Amino acid sequence: MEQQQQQGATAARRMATLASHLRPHPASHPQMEDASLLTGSNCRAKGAAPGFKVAILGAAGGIGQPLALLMKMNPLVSVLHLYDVVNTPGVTADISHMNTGAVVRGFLGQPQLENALTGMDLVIIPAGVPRKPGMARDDLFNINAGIVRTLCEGIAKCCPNAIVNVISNPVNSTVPIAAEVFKKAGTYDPKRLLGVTTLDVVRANTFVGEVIGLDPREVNVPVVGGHAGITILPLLSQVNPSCSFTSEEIKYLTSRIQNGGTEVVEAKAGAGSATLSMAYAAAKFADACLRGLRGDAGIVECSFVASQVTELPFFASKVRLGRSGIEEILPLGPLNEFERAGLEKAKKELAESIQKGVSFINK
Ligand SMILES: NC(=O)C1=CN([C@@H]2O[C@H](COP(=O)(O)OP(=O)(O)OC[C@H]3O[C@@H](n4cnc5c(N)ncnc54)[C@H](O)[C@@H]3O)[C@@H](O)[C@H]2O)C=CC1
Ligand SMILES: O=C([O-])CC(=O)C(=O)O
Repeated sequence: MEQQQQQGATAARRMATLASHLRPHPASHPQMEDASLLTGSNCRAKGAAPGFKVAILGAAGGIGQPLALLMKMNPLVSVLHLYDVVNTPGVTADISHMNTGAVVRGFLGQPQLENALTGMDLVIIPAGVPRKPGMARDDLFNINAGIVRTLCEGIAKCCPNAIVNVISNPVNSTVPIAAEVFKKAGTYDPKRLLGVTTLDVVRANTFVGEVIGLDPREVNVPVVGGHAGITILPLLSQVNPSCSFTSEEIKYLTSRIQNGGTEVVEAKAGAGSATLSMAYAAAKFADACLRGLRGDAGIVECSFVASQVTELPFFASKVRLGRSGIEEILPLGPLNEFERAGLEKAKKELAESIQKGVSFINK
């Protein structure tokens, strides 16, 4: 009888201890930064397994949330930091319950930015406002330029050697902004700054696959230039596997690829722009960057980067990724007359967008 009472009391004590460890952290709780419940003193977890440390800035947003989910599923990621100015406690608690390897930690608001960034190998930036119908990506400049500047100042201070993937629009200006911030801080390495244009390639592969009747996973379309309207230049003459198109098909495909973002903005009718396909594209690109860091050979992706492929200081083209980020920028290859004309138009608009970004930091 006495033994039974003692066992009961011990069980009750264990339950109380367990409950205290499992109590959810309130949003303002300082432990939110340490959101993994498995780090309490009674836990046996020894910390993160080997792998890369990745931060997502803007992690509670339309892109940020599904991107966080996909990065939590990536076996190359050992630590995943989720930073936003709102809602990270909920997103972090939710994602952290997935039984995949990465340890997830949440960070809320500017005072926690430095802790979010310290020690990161890769920082992905989808922070900022999205388009509504009738807007161009450049209309986002006034708000997003300042957001990207602040976040990049944090990167320069806390993880200057990290690879940086910029998603926030207008990419044609936000990548030059990031470069200027890093230059001012003395940390700029053009090999580690990459504008994410993967969604243009993802769309191009899908639409071309539909037209030629191939599984889109077997199609690879290089998309060069930039990430807005006519600066998005699909090279349909260089599609792999090699194929030919009628002039109607070329016009249809070029226009659909260039306006893919607007197609989604209009379909969402005021509720934002592409988020799910973008998260897929960003996760695919981040995975390529991580495989490069790991030392895998032959990883080639299109990206908007500092470049000498044209006379412009930045340009999207195929880049080979490796241990130091960008290891090689591949040449454009032979363009047909239609593509050469498109390139000239794209360069004019791109030059203005790049200059706008540079001037924003050096005004
Ligand atoms: N590169 C590309 O191919 C694409 C780029 N985008 C761009 O990505 C950006 C984000 O889009 P969505 O996720 O749909 O927008 P969203 O509004 O759903 O999410 C943005 C998130 O950023 C956060 N945020 C705002 N200021 C911040 C700051 N200072 N620090 C950290 N986080 C901050 C917001 O709180 C929000 O959670 C937009 O600029 C959009 O145009 C969108 C699709 C494709
Ligand atoms: O169109 C937008 O505003 C978002 C974006 O960059 C895209 O979907 O390509």
